[in-house]
Amino acid sequence: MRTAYSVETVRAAERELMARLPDGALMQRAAAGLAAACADLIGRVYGSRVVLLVGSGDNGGDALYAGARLARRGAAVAAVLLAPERVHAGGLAALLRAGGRVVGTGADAGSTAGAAAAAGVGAVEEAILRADLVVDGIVGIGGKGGLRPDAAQLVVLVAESGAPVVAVDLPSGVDADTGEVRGAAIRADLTVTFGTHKPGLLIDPAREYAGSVRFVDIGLGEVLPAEAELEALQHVDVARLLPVPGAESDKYRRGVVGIAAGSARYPGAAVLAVSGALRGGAGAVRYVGPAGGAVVSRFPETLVSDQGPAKAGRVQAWVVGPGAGDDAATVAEVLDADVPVLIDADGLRLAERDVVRARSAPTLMTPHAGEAAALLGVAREEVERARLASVRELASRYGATVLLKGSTTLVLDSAGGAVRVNATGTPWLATAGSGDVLSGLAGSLLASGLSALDAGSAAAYLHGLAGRFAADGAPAGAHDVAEAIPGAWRDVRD
Ligand SMILES: NC(=O)C1=CN([C@@H]2O[C@H](COP(=O)(O)OP(=O)(O)OC[C@H]3O[C@@H](n4cnc5c(N)ncnc54)[C@H](O)[C@@H]3O)[C@@H](O)[C@H]2O)[C@@H](O)CC1
Ligand SMILES: Nc1ncnc2c1ncn2[C@@H]1O[C@H](COP(=O)(O)OP(=O)(O)O)[C@@H](O)[C@H]1O
Ligand SMILES: [K+]
Repeated sequence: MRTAYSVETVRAAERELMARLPDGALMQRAAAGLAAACADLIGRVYGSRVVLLVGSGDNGGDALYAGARLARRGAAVAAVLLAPERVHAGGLAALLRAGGRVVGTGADAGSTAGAAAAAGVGAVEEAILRADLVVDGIVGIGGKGGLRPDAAQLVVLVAESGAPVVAVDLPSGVDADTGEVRGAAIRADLTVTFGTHKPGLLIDPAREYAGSVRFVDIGLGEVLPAEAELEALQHVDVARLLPVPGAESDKYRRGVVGIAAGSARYPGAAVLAVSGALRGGAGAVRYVGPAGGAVVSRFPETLVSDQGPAKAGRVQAWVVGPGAGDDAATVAEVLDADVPVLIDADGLRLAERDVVRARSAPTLMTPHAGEAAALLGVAREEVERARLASVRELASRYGATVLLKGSTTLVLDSAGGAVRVNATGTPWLATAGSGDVLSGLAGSLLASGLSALDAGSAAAYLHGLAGRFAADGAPAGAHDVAEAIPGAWRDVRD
């Protein structure tokens, strides 16, 4: 399991650890890891031109000490100081001792203040445009709000230069706790993060700014609390969750999943939800709705009923909503069942909030950003900008487990706890019907006995992986994703 901790938690852990260690030890660990990562990225350190963007906090200190290490290995290192009067003094001294220099600030004694400033800006621009590597030490976990104008200007220059960028701890300008980005932010090729991942490194839009992320262990693990703010499952975690039939299993014991989906207008949604459900571990799939003909002709193993959900026969979990159109009665009937229910697509619009809240069996809601926005009464962009806040708000309003889909998929249990973030997806999954496959798959895992949180996060994991396998660099349809699920399942179990 990969975990991420909030700034507040990291600060507390750092205080505890620092109290046991000599002064500056943590920063030296961070700087050593950072310098090594920079060296790996540029390949040849000797003779390379490295520019450090140095803010007034410890993030700048990390950059300066790492710069000193690179300078000792023969790099030409220039530091741009955003606030020379508040720069990390020890870091700056180390850089200067190692042969590094400062560009841009306090330039050219003797000239007028205006000319000096102009000369400074010119020198900074030139250094950044000619750099082989830019190290972003503007702000780390101490960043507050959007970047200030002088820092934002540097962001523009760095983007123009096209030089590879290594961000120290976090790309400056992104919110460490939420993954939100307000205004200008550094786009890094690599982010070297210390002690633990921060939520922002795993959640879009910030995740995209981070590039690849390299973790440097500074010993924080031993003082971090057991429960993280965010967790990302890995193969081993998902393998432990997946149901495996035993000698005594039969189709009923493995669980029966009911799919109440599709309409005359959208029969395909029913077929796709069933295609996911058949690959999700339940022993049988029951279909209820007007698309029975289409479902059986594609998947003859489906148990089809033309009665409503209440009369369809026993199931261990329901999926309701994909392609359901305006059939509110079916949604209400499913919500009345005393088994776990997954609500997706049209079902999210049709489900009464008070009814969902009052359910005693688990409920898993699986909106995409547009559906989440409609439920919350905000614009879609607002959800995409603030995914973590959105998933929390939805779970609390509905008293349900919520899986928020999109470029970052987040799952939060109705009872709270760590938010699960799925890292396996691919933008190729943004294809019509792929959400229907996911809801069938998650419903099937629910029926086989997983909790709503585990079913949702294991399904997102397998679905993301299946999307990768199906697409493999070329467009794939939702049915291809469903067909790739068994391969993803095997990959996880192996
Ligand atoms: N505390 C520790 O034990 C360790 C901290 N480390 C580094 O220290 C960083 C945190 O250092 P700090 O707490 O000094 O904070 P930062 O260096 O992240 O930022 C604080 C400084 O940035 C300025 N600032 C804040 N918001 C800004 C904005 N929007 N635009 C421009 N400037 C802004 C503030 O004036 C403040 O001086 C970590 O991210 C990490 O890089 C590492 O050295 C590892 C050890
Ligand atoms: N940019 C993206 N990167 C990764 N996964 C994505 C992206 N966009 C969408 N997805 C995934 O694709 C699926 C789309 O589901 P959904 O929006 O419900 O589609 P539909 O309604 O057509 O079935 C979800 O699992 C979602 O997480
Ligand atoms: K930074």
